Amino acid sequence: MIRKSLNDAAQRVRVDGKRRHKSFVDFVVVDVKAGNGGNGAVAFTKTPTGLGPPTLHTIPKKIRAANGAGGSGDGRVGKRGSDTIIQIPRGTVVKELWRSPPPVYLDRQISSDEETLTELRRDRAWTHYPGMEEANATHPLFLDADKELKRIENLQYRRYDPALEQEKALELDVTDDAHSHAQHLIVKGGEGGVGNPAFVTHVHRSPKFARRGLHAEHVKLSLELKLLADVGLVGLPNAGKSSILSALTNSKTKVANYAFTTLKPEIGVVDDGNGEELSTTPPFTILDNPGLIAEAAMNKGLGHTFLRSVERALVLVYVLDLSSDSHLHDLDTLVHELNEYKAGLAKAGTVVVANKADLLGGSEEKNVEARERLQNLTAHVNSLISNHTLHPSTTVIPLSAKHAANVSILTQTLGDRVSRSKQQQQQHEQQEIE
Ligand SMILES: Nc1nc2c(ncn2[C@@H]2O[C@H](COP(=O)(O)OP(=O)(O)OP(=O)(O)O)[C@@H](O)[C@H]2O)c(=O)[nH]1
Ligand SMILES: [Mg+2]
Repeated sequence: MIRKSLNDAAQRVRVDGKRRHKSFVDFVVVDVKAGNGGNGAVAFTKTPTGLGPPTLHTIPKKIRAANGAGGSGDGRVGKRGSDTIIQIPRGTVVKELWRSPPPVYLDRQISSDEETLTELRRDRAWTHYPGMEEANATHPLFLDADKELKRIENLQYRRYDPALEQEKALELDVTDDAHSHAQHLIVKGGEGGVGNPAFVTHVHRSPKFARRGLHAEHVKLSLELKLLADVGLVGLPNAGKSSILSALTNSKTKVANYAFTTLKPEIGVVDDGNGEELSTTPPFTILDNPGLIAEAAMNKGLGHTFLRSVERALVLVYVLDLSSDSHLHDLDTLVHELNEYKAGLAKAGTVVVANKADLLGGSEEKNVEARERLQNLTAHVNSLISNHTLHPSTTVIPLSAKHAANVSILTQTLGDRVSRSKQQQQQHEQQEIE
């Protein structure tokens, strides 16, 4: 009996583990098609916040807007296709991988002869009353309507053809809370067909032709979820980033772990008062990253994978190993890599942590060396500030993550920076609304 319940529990843990693993998806490719001939469009909107950790696992791989319905006699217009709206989580970046060519583009791949193109277009787009096709082909009313269609298709061609004024590939970054209700049109529905009554004029009371619905857009998109944390730690491997995360989030604080098979980023919540009144700074999230190495911006090692998340942090922290002889050079490497990845990104770092300071203690001689190193580091940081590489508010904080020394100063500083940054963001958004 006991064994059975233990087995059941073990089974539950395994199933839960799988489920949890499955429910976190940070990259998907989706196929999106608008409705044919009746305007059904597809739009993306942001998932309301507060619905648990973001994941893309609920996004369908195939998204289809409803097709419109055909019109009928007595001048009745066909039913409009309904729009499809998909919610995607905050932090999602949408990129277009492929877009379907408009039919006119495919026609021109077959032939460049105007007569053939006209024939292809007319076969594709027009329906004629039985036996009227030949007569229509010379009828001024039909010729005018066909000319207008040709004009529309030429525009579609220009927008699609890379050699001409091709439309920019779709790219969407759903980060902003301010635009939480905004909808982003992904694919437009094909314009509905046009029945013959639409072509009636005073002279021609009964046109003998109708236009079919126009081509609906079809795209393949990648959806990628970037991790969003208030603070991002950057440093060379072994500098002590994970130790800092655990020192900041361990004893007095809650830690939220999200384990992934590919990236294994860790997000912790720093909450120095456990959410109670003692707390001097509001809680904030901190992201531990893999080590950054020279040429990471060239996508070496884990290169871009985590720099994408680093890009999102409100405050960046440079973590240096002060006991290493190369710590000044290490800072230059980090700054260089961040700027290589995205110009100006290094300026988002406003705190330089001189970690492992404990290794430079214990004797008077070592204390002197520690002070010297700190002075030199501060001077180096100041020179990077004066040549506009680092933010003017950048400060150096000596720390021992291992022995939890100076941790409260770091927590306080980061809390202040995050609050300030959030305030600035709010002001900015307020200004945008006004
Ligand atoms: N003496 C001392 N050792 C430290 C300190 N912080 C970290 N270490 C040690 O340095 C080593 C690397 O620490 P981690 O926190 O794993 O470093 P990391 O930057 O996360 O390393 P990667 O994940 O490889 O990039 C470990 O052995 C830590 O115990 C410190 O303040 N003092
Ligand atoms: Mg680590």
